[in-house]
Formats: sequence, C-alpha cells, structure tokens
Amino acid sequence: ISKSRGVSELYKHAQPFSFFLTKVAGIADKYNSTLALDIKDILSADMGNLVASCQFNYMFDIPWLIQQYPKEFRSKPLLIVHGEQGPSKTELEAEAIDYKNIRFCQAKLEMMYGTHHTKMMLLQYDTGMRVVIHTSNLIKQDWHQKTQGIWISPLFPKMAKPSATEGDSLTYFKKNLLEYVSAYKAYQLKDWINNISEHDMSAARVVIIGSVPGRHTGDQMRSWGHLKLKRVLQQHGPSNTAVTKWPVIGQFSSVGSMGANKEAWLCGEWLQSLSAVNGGTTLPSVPPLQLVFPTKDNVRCSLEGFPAGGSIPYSINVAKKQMFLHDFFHQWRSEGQGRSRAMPHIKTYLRPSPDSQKTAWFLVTSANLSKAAWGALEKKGTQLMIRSYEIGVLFLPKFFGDKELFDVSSNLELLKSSTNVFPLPFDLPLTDYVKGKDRPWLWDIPYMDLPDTNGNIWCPR
Ligand SMILES: CNc1ccc(C(=O)O)c(C(=O)O)c1
Repeated sequence: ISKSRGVSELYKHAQPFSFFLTKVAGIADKYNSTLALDIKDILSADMGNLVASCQFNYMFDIPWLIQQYPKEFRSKPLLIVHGEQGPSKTELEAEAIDYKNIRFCQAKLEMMYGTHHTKMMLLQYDTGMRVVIHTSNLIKQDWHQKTQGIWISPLFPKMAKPSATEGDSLTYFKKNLLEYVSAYKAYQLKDWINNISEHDMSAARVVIIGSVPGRHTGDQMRSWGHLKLKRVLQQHGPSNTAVTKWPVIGQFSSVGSMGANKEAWLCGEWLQSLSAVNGGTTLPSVPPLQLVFPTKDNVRCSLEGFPAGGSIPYSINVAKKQMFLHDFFHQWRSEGQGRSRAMPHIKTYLRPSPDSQKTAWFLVTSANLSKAAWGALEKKGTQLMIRSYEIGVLFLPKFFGDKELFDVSSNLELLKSSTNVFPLPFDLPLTDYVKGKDRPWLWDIPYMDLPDTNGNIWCPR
C-alpha cells in the first residue's frame, strides 16, 4: 500500500491557503490523503522540533492530548488555556497532576453564558514558531469522524529583537494575535505574548477575526466579532458590483437564541456585517442568507449515528422560539470531500457566486451562529456585547495574488489537479431540507422511529 505521504509534503500541497480538514475514519483513503490532517500530523516532528506549546480550547482530555504529541515532545512545557471554573477547573487540573510540564491558564468568563470556545495552538520550535487555528476540541471523538477545519501558519522565524510592530504582515496578523492574547490579561500568557513579539509573522496572509468577552465601545467595537469582520470587508472586501445578489452562507454546529424574528439580530445586524463590501457602500437591501445545519436524518445516517448529535447542541427550547430561522436551513452535504456522513463541527462563512464557482471571501472560525460569539449591539449601537472567546481566520483574495475572487470547489479530484482553487468543506449549491420531512437536528428530544447507523435510537436525558 502507498505509504501515507509525509506531513511536510501534505503541508506543501495545501499552500497557499494552508486550510485542511481533519482525517475521518471509515471513508475512502483518497479523502484523507490530501488536504486532510490528524492532530498527530500537526504535532509531528515533520512540522518542527517542538520546544514548548500552548493549547487554547474548550474541552480537554489531558492523557489523550499528551499521547498525540510524538513521545520526544511529551515532556515539553505545555500551557492549557481553558474556561473552566470551580469544581470543573479543579477536575481539569487534577487530570494533569502527573504531568509536571503542564501549566494552566483560566480565561476570565465574567459574562453569563460565555464560553472559552477558541481553538488555537501556539507551537514554539527551535527554529521558529507556528500558529494553528482550528475547530476541534482536544478529545478523541472530535478528531475521529467529524468534519473539522484547520489553518496552519507558515513557520514564523525568530527576529533579532522582539517588537510588537516589526515583523507584521499586510493583514496585521501579528498585531491582531497580540491584541487577542493580551485581552486575556492573564499573567500565565506573558511569556507567550513575548514569544509572539519575537517572531517575524510577515508571511501570514489571513486576517484574524476574534471575539473576547466584554461590552466593547469606541475603537474596541470594531476590533472584535461581527464588527471586525464588517470593517475588514469594507477595507479589503469585494466591490459592491462584483457581489450584487450573491448570498451569504453561514455553516455552524450550534445555534443561539436569535430573538423573535429575523430583523431582531440575524438580518438586522449580523447579516449587515457579513454582507459588507469595499468602500462600505452596502445598499440598504441585504443579500440572500443561506444557512447550513444538519437535519435529524443527516445525524441519524452519519458515521457516528445519533451520538454525533451530542456535539450539535441545538435545544428544543431555543428552536421553538425561532421557527423563522429554520426556513434558511440547508442540509449538510459533502460528497466532493467524502464527508456527507462526517457531521460538521467546523464553522464556516462565505460569500459565494450564484453559479457556485467563486467566493468573495471565506472564514473558518470557532464561532457558531450566536450573539454570544459574534456580539450584539447595545445602547443604540454604541457598544458591542460579546460573551465568549472565539477565533477564526478570514481568507481574502487580494492577499493571495492580485485578484478579487477565489475559485472554489469541494471536489477533491478537481482540487488535487489544480493549484489555486479554494477547498470548500461542503458542496455548493446547497441542498434544501425536504419539505414536510426534514427537521433541524435537536439534541434534547427523543428519536425512536428509525434506527441510526449503529441500529440505535436516541433517548436523551
Ligand atoms: C456550550 N458549549 C459549547 C457549545 C457549542 C460548541 C461547538 O463548537 O459547537 C462547543 C465546542 O465544541 O467548543 C461548546
């Protein structure tokens, strides 16, 4: 059998976008042999000789995580950045009692219902530093049979002397990363902040879109959440004429409370930001909105069966108050990537052409469709209230060669044979819910009429 290609070869083939999906167990090899990585690949010595690492995430299985590092790296200093409080913080720290190389940093969560959702790795090597921004929890099941996204930075070389401004990219990657990590105001992150400032990140081509909890006003308002994305699209996005009538697609694995109607936040605020264009001349009319969220049957027939729905936390109590939202929903379908049965835990947003051949931009992020993640305007639009920590990377054509649009495809055969086509995680055009049959997956109600892939029914609680 063909030896699986070395990581550095896989990495090279994925340039310049450096956007990967996670490997999926139980699908044809060809869907895992290009543009797909496992956590062991990311942490492998092929990517660099690790000296220390920092793992930002929501869920951790510490013993499992350590096992994902090559054995020669398992005793290197590891800082875990999490959002646990009280007993669950104690429990998390207890899991690491035997690992004297592990330290913890608790991210402050002073806003009710906020979560530390950000999934990011800072990898310090002897030759430089790499940043990985992704969507998987640090538990085995998140890397087994789901569709997850990964962006891996170039190897950032060390500079002669540290600087917060020297060694930045055209996309202000270094400045934005320093702002994000500094926003934790945590002394445990001091060394990593210094580390970041010591590296030349000028090769970074993506724009960081982050969220930190707080009631952001003044200049801080446009530094986070959907107002950051709006500002970046107004500065570097497509021209109005290029994207007239092009839809905005949102794809996510959890849904917050949207309020009583689409004008409240979804179309009245959030969609206004995602449909921003160069020069900011968004016409009062907003473009079509299309959302991707798995149906009950997408989950039932998935590789994991109903248990996949344990990571798709949409509750009936939230859903029943916003039935209007479900009219925007489309099925999860990823035939091109062989992942129609690998349920999405990835979150992506894009502005595709009606013929599905192009997109004006693409965002992969930890942020689900919720006010908590993206922010909600308050006090007559003078402050943006965000509850959670989130981070994502925005791909804009102008930073990947002098062009206004990306060619896109989810067809792996086509992706393998071309160089500059952006790899989509799911198929376009989208697939409608079947009228009168399909319902959005809800995780807290029973399904006993038809068996899942493993012959089981779903009885939550
Ligand atoms: C309340 N906690 C979570 C809700 C949703 C998600 C998701 O990503 O869909 C996650 C996570 O997996 O980080 C946590």
